[in-house]
Amino acid sequence: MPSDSNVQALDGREPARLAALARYAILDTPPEQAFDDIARLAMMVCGTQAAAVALVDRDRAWFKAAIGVDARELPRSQAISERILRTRATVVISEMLADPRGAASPLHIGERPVRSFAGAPLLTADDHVLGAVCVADDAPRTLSALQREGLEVLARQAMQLLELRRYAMDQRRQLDERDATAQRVERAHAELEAQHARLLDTARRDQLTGLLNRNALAQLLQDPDQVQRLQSSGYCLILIDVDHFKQVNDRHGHLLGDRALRAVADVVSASVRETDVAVRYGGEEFLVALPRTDLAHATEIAHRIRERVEATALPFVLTVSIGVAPGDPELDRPEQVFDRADQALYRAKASGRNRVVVDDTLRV
Ligand SMILES: Nc1nc2c(ncn2[C@@H]2O[C@H](COP(=O)(O)OP(=O)(O)OP(=O)(O)O)[C@@H](O)[C@H]2O)c(=O)[nH]1
Repeated sequence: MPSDSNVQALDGREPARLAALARYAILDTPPEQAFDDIARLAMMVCGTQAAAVALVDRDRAWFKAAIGVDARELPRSQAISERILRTRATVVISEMLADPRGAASPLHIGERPVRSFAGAPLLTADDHVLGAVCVADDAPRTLSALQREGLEVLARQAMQLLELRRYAMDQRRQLDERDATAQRVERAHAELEAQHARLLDTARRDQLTGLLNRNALAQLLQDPDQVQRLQSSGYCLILIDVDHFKQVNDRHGHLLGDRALRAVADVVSASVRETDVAVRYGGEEFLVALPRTDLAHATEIAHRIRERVEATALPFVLTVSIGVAPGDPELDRPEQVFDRADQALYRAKASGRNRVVVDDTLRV
């Protein structure tokens, strides 16, 4: 059963008042100097022994600041500030013993019960009473007009403090939300970039072998920086063509043919450096560009590729023919180097396959 005073407080506006109080998020927060100062000033202004800044919750009056009294909260049924909620005005009780409701207050100042009380309402802009700035004494006393006005000024100041505190909290929350949103946007952006990079990479890669495809090579050759990087300090091109691959397909089937192509691509990848560019150039044809590499070294790599392909564990022997050509950015255009590597490859095919032929064209 709600108490008598609660019944009176539980009027139509009570849910809205409690909602207003909740918006300040003040209940059960630790003491704060600014509210302690208000209580101390109230005590000084009114010349009393005790003071409090009280907020009236659903079932209790809770003290944000309390000086000189022995409790941090009271059941709402026993709180004098309850009366301020109903009157919405300053309440002064000069002698509690002469006041039936006040006499029930369990508050003590030291050993002695509270005998006099005054409280000014904490009034919100939308006219809700959240609680009161109160003073109390263990002797009967009344307030002068000036003291009463001082208490009311302090109640307005306490309300300002509550507003400022709420504003600061709102600002903090908005900042936190903004930070969280910025982080979400950043994460989404990074994910999009990663997706974009994955898509680009997929578009640049040959599906079967994972090597760069011919489109990627064409793009690369349109990028002056990349061309510059590939050509700098001399480079070599290696062209690799699988021998009698039509027969492989015809005899062993297309699936095994695919497996053979993947095996060649794996050998090529494993034989070159990260900085080299390995491309599946045609169906069973591969191109490797080796920047900063002399012909002797490129030829060595070509032989290694040829040997490793031949040694690959497949149900048949797989071989490749290879043409190697050096490029000098001062003397050759890239197409010329390619042509010479192609000629060398042609000679490797024509002279029996499964071999490396090095371009020996004299350049002037
Ligand atoms: N399994 C498979 N076969 C392919 C693929 N791309 C091209 N080929 C086959 O590769 C074969 C190439 O045959 P050719 O160009 O006649 O050359 P070759 O049989 O290797 O003969 P030489 O190059 O003269 O030694 C064709 O049968 C194509 O169908 C592929 O992705 N998978």
